[in-house]
Amino acid sequence: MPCRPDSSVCAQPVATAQPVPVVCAVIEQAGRVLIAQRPLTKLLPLKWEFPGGKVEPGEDPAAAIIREIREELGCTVVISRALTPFIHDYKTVVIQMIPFVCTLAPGSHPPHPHEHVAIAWLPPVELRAYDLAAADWPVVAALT
Ligand SMILES: Nc1nc2c([nH]c(=O)n2[C@@H]2O[C@H](COP(=O)(O)OP(=O)(O)OP(=O)(O)O)[C@@H](O)[C@H]2O)c(=O)[nH]1
Repeated sequence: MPCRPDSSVCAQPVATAQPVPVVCAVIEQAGRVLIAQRPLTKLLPLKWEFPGGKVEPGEDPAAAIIREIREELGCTVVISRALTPFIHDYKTVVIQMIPFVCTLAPGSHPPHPHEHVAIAWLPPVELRAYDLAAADWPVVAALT
């Protein structure tokens, strides 16, 4: 029902955008974790992040992280555990971060950045020195 022009209160439901589900992988190896630097041409240019990406419609998040890591780094990961998902509001977009702690699968190719500018393997305490995407700090907090 449309609002009356003289009504100060509109009872119409306000359409709120659903958060965009985004999976990311904390890949662990020998006490270090992998982060990757985003390309200049995408959102959050040159920010460091845990590799991953958007979950496709109908896709299981666990399948999504394995697909994204294969696409972005050319390697295969095995999920060790899921961290608690959370919402981050960038104002221009609201995302649901769905983090997984992973290891490289036995026999996997080593990770190689196909889309990122660079990758780095760091002890978790050193993550704080990097210019990470804002949504990644709760993930760092869950690790350290
Ligand atoms: N992959 C990933 N995305 C993150 C992280 N932190 C964070 O804020 N994001 C945001 O989540 C969204 C994921 O987008 P993306 O560009 O990586 O996704 P995608 O690989 O599916 O890209 P595409 O849409 O270009 O195909 C972006 O808005 C990105 O800035 C993170 O740690 N990993």
